[in-house]
Amino acid sequence: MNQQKIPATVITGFLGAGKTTMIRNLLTNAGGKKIALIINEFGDLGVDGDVLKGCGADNCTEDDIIELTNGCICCTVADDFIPTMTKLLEREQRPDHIVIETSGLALPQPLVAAFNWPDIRTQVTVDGVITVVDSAAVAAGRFADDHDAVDARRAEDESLDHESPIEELFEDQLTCADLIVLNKTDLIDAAGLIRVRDEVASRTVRKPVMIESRNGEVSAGILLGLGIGTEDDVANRKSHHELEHEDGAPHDHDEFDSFVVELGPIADSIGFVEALKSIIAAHDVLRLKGFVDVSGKPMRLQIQAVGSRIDHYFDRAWGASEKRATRLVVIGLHEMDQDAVRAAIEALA
Ligand SMILES: Nc1nc2c(ncn2[C@@H]2O[C@H](COP(=O)(O)OP(=O)(O)OP(=O)(O)O)[C@@H](O)[C@H]2O)c(=O)[nH]1
Repeated sequence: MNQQKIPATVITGFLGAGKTTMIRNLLTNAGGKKIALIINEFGDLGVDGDVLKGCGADNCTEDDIIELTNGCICCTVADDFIPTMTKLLEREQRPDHIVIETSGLALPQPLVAAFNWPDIRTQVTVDGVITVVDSAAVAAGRFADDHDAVDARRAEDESLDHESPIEELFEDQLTCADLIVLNKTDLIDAAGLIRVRDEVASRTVRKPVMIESRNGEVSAGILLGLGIGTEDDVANRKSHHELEHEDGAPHDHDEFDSFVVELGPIADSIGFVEALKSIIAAHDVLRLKGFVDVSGKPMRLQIQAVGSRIDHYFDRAWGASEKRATRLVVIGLHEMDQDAVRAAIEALA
């Protein structure tokens, strides 16, 4: 095949760090580059795909946005990612650049390693791995776990071979980065930002470049065209899991759970959002997002909660043939009391 390899950028980062927001921005300032987007989300509600399809960029049409919904991309590489890439590469009109948004819970390492599969390696190269960081969450200590508590849990249950799953995942995503974007800098002050930089630097032995952003506003010229060829270096970026299980024991996401709550129309949207805030705090929900059918309003209300912070805005009108509904995806640690969270949300309708 006499074609240049297509560059592919992998965008990773913990739940709610701002990956979709950054990609939305990227699509609008990527110049004439035709971009194909592969999106993977944890939870059965395609919120990210919906948000990105709604941005109407000519260089990335709805057809160019592919959602992988069969679980976290790092665990479904062979069944999901490789066939998707193969199909994409068979298209008559090949993209200039491929952007892959991993789920917030994915380990980027297995995905990068997949670029060494024979059929893929000859046609595509990893331009770079970009890890988006929620600076406010780092500043609030979200990823710095109470090691005594973790040790106590491990003492009770010897089968626990992990440190805190959130902390570990955060480090794995940093370890794989070629570029780290410290996002949400609007939510912290200058001194906080210095501490965040120090903490992020201390979590990875490699020293990738760090840049700062608000609302994922980083120019396409910085994000695309890193030219790293990360697949050649994946052996130097092993995740905790790979280091602990050199024998290839399968990785899973048992520590996290997600479920969808469906409700009818909501009369008092402000009261609803306030009540969600209390439920999130009471049950330590990590991420909640979706759309609300507000009674009497022609527009759809989008909800985006990351930890205790909740954003909500009317994002677009409901379509004429679209079924109006309130649908929210909730993500938390496995020990989150799903039944209680579901019941509390359902009681709000
Ligand atoms: N204040 C502030 N909010 C931001 C910033 N970037 C993103 N957000 C908000 O953070 C929330 C989550 O952003 P997303 O872009 O959906 O995050 P994500 O990483 O794609 O989330 P998952 O795919 O669920 O892991 C949304 O409400 C965004 O509007 C920022 O720089 N500052």
